[in-house]
Amino acid sequence: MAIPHYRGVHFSGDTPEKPKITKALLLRILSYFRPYWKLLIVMLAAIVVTSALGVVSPLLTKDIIDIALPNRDIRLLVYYILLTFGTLVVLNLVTVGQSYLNTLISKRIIRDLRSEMFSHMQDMSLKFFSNVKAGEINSRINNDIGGIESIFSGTLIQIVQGVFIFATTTATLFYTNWMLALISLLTLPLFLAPTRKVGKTRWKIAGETQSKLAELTTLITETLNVSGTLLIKLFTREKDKSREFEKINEEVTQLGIREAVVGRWFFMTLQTFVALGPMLIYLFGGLILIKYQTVTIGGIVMFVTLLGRLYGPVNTFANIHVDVVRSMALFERIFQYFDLKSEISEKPDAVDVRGIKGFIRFEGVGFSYNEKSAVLSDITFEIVPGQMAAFVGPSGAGKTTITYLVPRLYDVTEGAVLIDGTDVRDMTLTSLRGQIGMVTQDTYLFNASIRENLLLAKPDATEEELVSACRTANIHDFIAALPDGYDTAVGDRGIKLSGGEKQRISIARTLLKNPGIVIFDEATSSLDSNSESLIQQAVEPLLKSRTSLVIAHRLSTIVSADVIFVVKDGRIAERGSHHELLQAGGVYKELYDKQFGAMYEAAD
Ligand SMILES: Nc1ncnc2c1ncn2[C@@H]1O[C@H](COP(=O)(O)OP(=O)(O)OP(=O)(O)O)[C@@H](O)[C@H]1O
Repeated sequence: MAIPHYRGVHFSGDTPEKPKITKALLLRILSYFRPYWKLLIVMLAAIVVTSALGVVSPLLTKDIIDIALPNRDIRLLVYYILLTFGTLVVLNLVTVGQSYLNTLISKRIIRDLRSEMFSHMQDMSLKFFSNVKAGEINSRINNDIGGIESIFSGTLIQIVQGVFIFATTTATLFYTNWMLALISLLTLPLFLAPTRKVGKTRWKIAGETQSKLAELTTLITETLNVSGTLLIKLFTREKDKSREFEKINEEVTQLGIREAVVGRWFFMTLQTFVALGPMLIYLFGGLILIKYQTVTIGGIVMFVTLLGRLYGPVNTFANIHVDVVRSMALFERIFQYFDLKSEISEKPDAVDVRGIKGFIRFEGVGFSYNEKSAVLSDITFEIVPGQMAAFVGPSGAGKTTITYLVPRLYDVTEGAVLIDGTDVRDMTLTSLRGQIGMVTQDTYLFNASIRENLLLAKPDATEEELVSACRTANIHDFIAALPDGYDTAVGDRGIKLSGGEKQRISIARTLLKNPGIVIFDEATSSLDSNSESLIQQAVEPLLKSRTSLVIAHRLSTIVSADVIFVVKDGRIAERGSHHELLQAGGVYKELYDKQFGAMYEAAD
């Protein structure tokens, strides 16, 4: 079976290729507007109104110069001025509404994209998170989705607005004087010439900036947390990390400066042409006026004013080319993530299995994390309901991996894992995982209160249930003695608690969940005997009357197991009870002698 490879996906560090603007991509982007079509129509209407009203004021200026002033008509002059003022007031009011709608729509689309990304990421498998860099996802959600906000709030609206302004303005120009209108339009191609070159350069720099920003985010995420800081402090690597940060930070700054400078030259060129336009109008308009009298002075002034409006959209179109390409690249990066399929997916006809008995069967199971080497091969065993199975074996033998296959954190590459006779791949993920409790060695707690961490297992648990689970897990007295009791914040990853306390909270959490199957990874780190016996007492009721898979390191746990599976090199090397296995004198005996023999000799 081909294993999907996330490393194959282009992540931030990749050199950006210029994206292809395809119809499919555009349609996909536009689909995000669909829920807001009513607001869009209102906004479009507002754009039409503002574009049309925009030409009214220059037209009135023409009449002031050509009619009111030569006729010395003060009433008409005041009338035109009031009309101009009124038009501008309406225009500005509509513009405010338009920009409000614009912000509303774009912010909501960004919200939708972020939520979609978050829930999509939650569907991704452990394999995905094992392969992706810590800051990568952060960067996609913040930098990339944040980066496209401008295309929604600015670029797309500017395109639409530009089209309307261009249409209304050119129509007015041609209506007034076709010859002068033609001259005005002829100056426009001069704009577009430098655009392409600048666009390409800016695109390249923008791509580099985005990937450097992702590097920066990764560095921050990896370094500035409890584990990262601990590592850096212990190895006294603060200066190196600061230097690394400064280097990338400087690169980002340089890129930013380059991008801005490229833009500046570009704008300077545009500004020069903008200044050239009115001069040409005065020159040719003046010539037409002097020679043919087909244009009036007011007409020429109006042309100059309208030309400013015409350059506006052209300027926008010129920049849009750059912005659109940049945004398309961001969209591609976002959609690339949306298109990643989790290899652990539910079949459409998956069954909802409730109240499982807990009969577990591994049937010729093979598994590998990657194509290179198999971690598990030909694993076959059965655990009957209520039985406690201990998995023992050397480090790296594959014990943890076996337990991961039961709740489908990974899928087998060969064979099958069955619960009560049903392949786990045929069950709904909610019903499967809802009935399996896992207490790992390294307990992860969210940076929240103890209560919130416990409620993760059962959000509607009553106070009595919480206390009862914690009493059973031998942690209630400890929690109750804390100044804030159950509302005590545990810190990042539960840093404020000891390893033993965290594991007992994890046991209480699993007790609250009350699953049919329990997976317990006993701590390898040597806890003091008091802490160890507290855990021992806590875990007993959890394992009692449930089917359990225990990765066992302590002799007492191993001895009390109903069945022991000895895992070696990804295979079940031996199986049986403690005494049977000792008598067999194989791998188990060897392990026992090495791990516990010396301990007992020393104790004698
Ligand atoms: N996410 C992963 N990607 C690739 N290889 C992995 C991954 N997790 C574990 N492995 C490899 O799979 C093998 C089995 O690991 P596993 O954690 O199942 O061993 P274990 O018997 O539980 O060891 P220990 O007792 O030390 O925890 C090891 O060689 C390990 O390097």
